[in-house]
Amino acid sequence: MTTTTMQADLSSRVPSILPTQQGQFWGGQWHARAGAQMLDSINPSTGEVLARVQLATTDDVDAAVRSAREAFPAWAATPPLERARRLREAAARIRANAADLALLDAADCGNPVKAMLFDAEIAATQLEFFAGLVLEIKGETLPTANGSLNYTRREPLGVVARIFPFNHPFMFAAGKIAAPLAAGNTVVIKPPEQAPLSTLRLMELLADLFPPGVLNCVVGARDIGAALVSHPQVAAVGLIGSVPAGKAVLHGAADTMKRTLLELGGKNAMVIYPDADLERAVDGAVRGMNFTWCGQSCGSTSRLFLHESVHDRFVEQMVALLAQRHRPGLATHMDTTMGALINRTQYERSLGFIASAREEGARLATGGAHPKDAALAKGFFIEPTVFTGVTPAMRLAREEVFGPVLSVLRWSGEDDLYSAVNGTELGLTASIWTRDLVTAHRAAARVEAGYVWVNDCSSHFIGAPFGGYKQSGLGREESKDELFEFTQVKNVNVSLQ
Ligand SMILES: NC(=O)c1ccc[n+]([C@@H]2O[C@H](COP(=O)([O-])OP(=O)(O)OC[C@H]3O[C@@H](n4cnc5c(N)ncnc54)[C@H](O)[C@@H]3O)[C@@H](O)[C@H]2O)c1
Ligand SMILES: O=S(=O)(O)c1ccc(CO)cc1
Repeated sequence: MTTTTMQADLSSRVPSILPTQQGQFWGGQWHARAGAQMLDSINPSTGEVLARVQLATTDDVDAAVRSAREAFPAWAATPPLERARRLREAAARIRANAADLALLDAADCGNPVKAMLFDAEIAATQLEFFAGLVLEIKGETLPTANGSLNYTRREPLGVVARIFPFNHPFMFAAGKIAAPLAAGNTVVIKPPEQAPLSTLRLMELLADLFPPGVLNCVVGARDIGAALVSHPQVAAVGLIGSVPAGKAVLHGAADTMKRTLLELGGKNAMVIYPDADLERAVDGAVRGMNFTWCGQSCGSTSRLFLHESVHDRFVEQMVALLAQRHRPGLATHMDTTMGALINRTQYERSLGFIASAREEGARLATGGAHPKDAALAKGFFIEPTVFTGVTPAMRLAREEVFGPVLSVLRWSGEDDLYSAVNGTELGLTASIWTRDLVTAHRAAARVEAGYVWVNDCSSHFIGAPFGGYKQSGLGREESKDELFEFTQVKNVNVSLQ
C-alpha cells in the first residue's frame, strides 16, 4: 500500500470508535446479560467480524417497552419547547461526532465513508426540523349550533417502536426518533441486525440527554421486531423495510389496533423523453440508481425507460459515465465512490438477478460480476451493472433487487409506456426527464408513485412528504405528516350555557 492510500483508508481507526457498551438500553441504563446470545456484525468490505454485540430477548423487549410506557406521561407533559431543546442538543452531539459515526457506518454497512457524512448531517437536520415543529402540534376551534366551545387537541400516542433497515443505519436511527419524540411519545428503536453498531453508539451519545425511559433500544432480528410489533403497550410502529416485513407488521399490529407507518420497497421508474437534456439525464440515470450504496436504496430508479430515438446514444454515454464515476472500493477509504453490499445473502441475491436476466434474454451492457481487484476479493462487491433489452415481463423488471443492477427498457408510445411504468404493485418514486412543461406535468400526474422528480432524481427535500403508493407503504415521512402520524386527535366540547 502506498502512503497516500494508507492515509485515505481509515480502517485502522475503526477499533477506537466502536461502541463500548454491551447489551440493551432502556430506562436510561445499559442492561448486559451474562451468557446472552451474541450477534456478529460483519464488515461487508472484508467479510471479517467487526464486533460482537448482545442480542435482546423478548424479556428485554418487554422491559424496554414497560420503561418507555412508564416514562410516557412525564415526557408527554414536558413543555414542547423543552422537548425541542433536547432534540436540538441531540443534533449538536451528532454533528460533533459526525466523522466517527460516518466511519462506523462505513465499516459496518459497507457504504462509502465520505457519503455517510451526509447521513449524519441529514439526521441532525431532521432532529432540528421536528424540533422546529413542536408548536405546530395544535388543534382548531369549530363552530357549533348551540354556541359551545368546540376544539381539537393533538395528543401523543404513547410508546412508538421504530424499526429500520441497514442501508442508512445511523440516519434512520437518529432521524426517525425525532418526530415521535417531538410529539411527546416515548420510543423504542430496533436497529438492523446486519449493521447495529452506529445505533448503539447513538445510544451512548444520547444516554444522558433524555429522562430515563424516553429513548430505548433493543438489538435483534425480525423476531425482536415482531415482539415489539405485537407488544400490547406499543401504540404505534414505524417500519422502514421490505414489503413482506410491512405485511407482517400489519398482521402483527392488527390484534392491538396499532397505528402503523410503513416505508417499504420500490421498483422505481425513470422516464426519458426524446426532448430531454441528454447530458443532464445521463447524469441523472447514474445518480438515480444510487450506485454509491450499490443501489441499496428504496428510492433507486432501477427501471430506466428510454425513448427509442435516444436509446443507443443514451446507453453509450451512461455506461461511459458510470465507468468514470463508480468503481467498487473499500467503504472505509475516503476516495471510494461505491461500496459493498451488506452481506452474502444480498450479494448472492443480486448475482441471482444478474443470472436470471441473462437467461431471460436481457443484454449485459456493463458490469455483472465481482470486481477483479485482489484487495476486494473477500468483500461483497459487485460491479455497477446495466442490462439493456429488458422487457416488463422479466423478473429483473418486476422485482426490487436492492442491488447495483439497472434495467433499461425501450419505449415509443406513451400509453404502453405508462402501462409498463405502472404495471407493478410498488409505487415509491419516479423520475421524468423532458424540457416540455406540459409533458412534465402530464407525466407527473400519470405515474403511480408518491414522490416524483422532474429533471432530477434521488434528492430528498426536508418538509416534503415522502412515502409510497400501492404496496410501497402507508403514511408519509420527512414532513409535518410524519409528526402527525404520531399524534391522535381529541375533540372537546365545552358547553357555555
Ligand atoms: N421506503 C423507504 O423509505 C425505505 C428506505 C430504505 C429501505 N427500504 C426497504 O427496505 C428493504 C431492505 O431492507 P431489508 O431487506 O433488511 O428489509 P427487512 O424488511 O427484511 O428488514 C428491515 C427491518 O425490519 C425488521 N423486520 C423484518 N421483518 C420483520 C417483522 N416481521 N416484524 C418486525 N420487524 C421486522 C428487520 O429486522 C430490520 O430491522 C428494501 O425493500 C427497501 O426498499 C425502504
Ligand atoms: O433509503 S433511501 O431511499 O436511500 C433514503 C435516502 C435519503 C433519505 C433522506 O431522508 C431517506 C431515505
